[in-house]
Amino acid sequence: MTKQISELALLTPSQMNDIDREAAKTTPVIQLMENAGWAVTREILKRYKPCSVLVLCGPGNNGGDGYVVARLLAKAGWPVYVTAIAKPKMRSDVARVAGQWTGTVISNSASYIEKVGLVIDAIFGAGLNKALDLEITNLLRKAKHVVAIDIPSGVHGETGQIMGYAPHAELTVTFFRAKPGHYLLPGREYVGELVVKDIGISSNTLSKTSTRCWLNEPGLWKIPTHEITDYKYSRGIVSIVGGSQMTGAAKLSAHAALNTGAGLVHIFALGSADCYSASSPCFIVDKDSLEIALQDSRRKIWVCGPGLLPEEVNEILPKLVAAKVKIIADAGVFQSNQSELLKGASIITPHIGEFKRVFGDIEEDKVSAARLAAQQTGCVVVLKGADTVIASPDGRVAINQHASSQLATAGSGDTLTGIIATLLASGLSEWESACAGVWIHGEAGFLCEHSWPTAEDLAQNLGNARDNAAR
Ligand SMILES: NC(=O)C1=CN([C@@H]2O[C@H](COP(=O)(O)OP(=O)(O)OC[C@H]3O[C@@H](n4cnc5c(N)ncnc54)[C@H](O)[C@@H]3O)[C@@H](O)[C@H]2O)[C@H](O)CC1
Ligand SMILES: [K+]
Repeated sequence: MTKQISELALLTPSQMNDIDREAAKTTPVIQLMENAGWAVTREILKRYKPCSVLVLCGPGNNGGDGYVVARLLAKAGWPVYVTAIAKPKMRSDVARVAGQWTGTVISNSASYIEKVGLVIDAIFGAGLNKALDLEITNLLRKAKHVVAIDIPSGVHGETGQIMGYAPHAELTVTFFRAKPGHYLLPGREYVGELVVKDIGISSNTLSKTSTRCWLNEPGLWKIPTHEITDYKYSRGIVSIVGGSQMTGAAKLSAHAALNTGAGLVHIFALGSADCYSASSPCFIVDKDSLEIALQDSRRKIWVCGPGLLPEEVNEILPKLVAAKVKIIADAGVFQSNQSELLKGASIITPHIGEFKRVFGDIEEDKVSAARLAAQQTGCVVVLKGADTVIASPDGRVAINQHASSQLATAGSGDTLTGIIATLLASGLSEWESACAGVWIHGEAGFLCEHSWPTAEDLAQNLGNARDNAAR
């Protein structure tokens, strides 16, 4: 079922801190901690048979949640041991819940951790501020089955980076909203199954922090569905610049556009038009000059880059920019240190290698890098990968997890360009087109019957994928 946009919000640890502080005005922190512990315990009881459990508790509120879980599992009859990785501050809320633990405390759990059925990682959550030390790392390395509270200790909640070490959890239970680090790589690989639980914090508190990041799922866009009054021009026209030598890319983009529901697809061929005309009776291959094509005010959406040589891009892209059409730029447009060339485009879709070629190394994390590139170029940036990040010049970011490695096939990027162009031509904004396009691309992969689809196979599923994105 389509979610509300507010449910898709991803909160950085510092935003979550703001929310916690706001929530604490009406619900005491100790109660939130109890609720968090209950939520984790319920998820454990649903999935695991009774077994021996070791709860590793850190010094902060994440540790506090751990003490609650220990108490509740013990109450349910499970053999539970607790190790305090660091002592909570005196008279703190954590110290109070720690004081309610009357079961076994093991000061050195190195010999137990391998033997217990389940390890609860309540060492650090949102408060992680440096790399895990060697002692904690060596201990966690021995854990076999881990359930993480909020986030596996060592995964940075904002960036998904691993701070020294992190355990591979089977289950992570987080609270209120997920965090970017749950979905960004490499963090995503450590989270296991992710469950987001309500712990009594009202959604209204979201207004106390400016949400700038969302999970890329239906709810983030509104895609036009079939209307009885549709005609080809109302569905949108996509124009694609076809290379003179590498002709496959433009054809794949064009097929993807048609299959996603474009009303009309033109190919403006830089070399011989014949190979494009021969590839599909549905394409309109331009006979006239680019200037004449650009005079047609209905042709506002252009794809430039797939299959183009640098000299072809240098000739065509400035003319498209000057004509003030909306440009989806990919592949050939990404030239060494040439970010200036991209100004005037609407959406750019680089993979990591192309991104680094244009913008240099990613100094921080993918989200910050994509945001910066979006501000620098004025384009919506689709930084492609297993955790594609979509960034708008106004600071909005979406993180996509709806994709599989099935998409890692030649021509898959050209397909994405055609999808995004079609959505833009249908009237969606640049931001919505990029977000929905990335999701539809992933969905087309999931809908493929065989596990090793070609870009042409992906195209076959785009109509259904679009319908699923509109639900
Ligand atoms: N609404 C909610 O989501 C609620 C979340 N809760 C839980 O509280 C934690 C966040 O608690 P906080 O006390 O802010 O941080 P931590 O427990 O993660 O730890 C902070 C503590 O640890 C020190 N520290 C950080 N990194 C390291 C390190 N690598 N080595 C050594 N020490 C480190 C830091 O200096 C602090 O002293 C959240 O994750 C939830 O699990 C609450 O239950 C309330 C509701
Ligand atoms: K944790």
